Amino acid sequence: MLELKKIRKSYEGIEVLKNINLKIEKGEIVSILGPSGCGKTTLLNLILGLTQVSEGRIIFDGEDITQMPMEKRGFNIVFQDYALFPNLNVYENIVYGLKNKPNISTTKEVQDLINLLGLGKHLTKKIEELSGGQKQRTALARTLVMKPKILLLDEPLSALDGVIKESIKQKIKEIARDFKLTTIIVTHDPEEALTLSDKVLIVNEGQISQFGTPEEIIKKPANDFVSEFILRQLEIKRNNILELFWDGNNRDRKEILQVG
Ligand SMILES: Nc1ncnc2c1ncn2[C@@H]1O[C@H](COP(=O)(O)OP(=O)(O)OP(=O)(O)O)[C@@H](O)[C@H]1O
Repeated sequence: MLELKKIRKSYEGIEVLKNINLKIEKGEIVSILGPSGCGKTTLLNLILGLTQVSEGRIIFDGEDITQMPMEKRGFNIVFQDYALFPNLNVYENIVYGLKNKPNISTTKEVQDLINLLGLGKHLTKKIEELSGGQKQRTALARTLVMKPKILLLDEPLSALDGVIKESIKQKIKEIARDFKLTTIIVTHDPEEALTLSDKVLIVNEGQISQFGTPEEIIKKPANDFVSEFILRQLEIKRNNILELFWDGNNRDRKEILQVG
């Protein structure tokens, strides 16, 4: 279990996270959702260990890891831009981290992940030859071979669309379930958060507005901010879908309806 206790973070005297208390169970998929600048990335970086808290404690499986450096925490992140090595092919990217820690995954485990993520046909390709979805799956494989204790994903679907987005969503769910891997995802898209996660953490101006299951958030929004943020964003999305629908572009229409 990951526990955040009374976490505060300030930059140059300005408090960007204010008294964050949170418990995330092993194997849960949790989305951190909120408007731009509310503190999502800061929270992710604090968990990862890339940034230090100003106050409060972070406890993982009973151990206080607040002061523990990032490399010792054993959490791992897939960045929004995937951060793949352009000079290495897909397979070399996937096994890159194993150079220094060769015993973490066996050859069979690497192969199983490649199969799970459907990358078998692409192993000798250069990164520039891959589609967005293939890059995302390569970045996921590269992270998962290191057997992270927690998987952190920064806007994992924002560069993808339609059917590809849906298939990556399914893969993330499958991985979290099969490996019982706690997965924390930053997103600004309510639809993504509500359809992908077991629980959604809604942050507004550095504070938790609500932490609950998608059903709780839709049926019992804790305050006006939650209901307005969720409804407004879903409404914008719905209007976009309707616009595309009326565009008469059948391909777009089909993809969107499948996703919906
Ligand atoms: N290194 C830093 N130094 C100073 N201020 C920072 C730093 N990093 C973040 N901030 C400030 O902290 C606040 C929260 O930023 P953060 O990146 O966590 O928000 P976010 O919710 O992830 O935003 P977005 O969705 O736009 O990425 C913002 O006001 C930002 O300007």
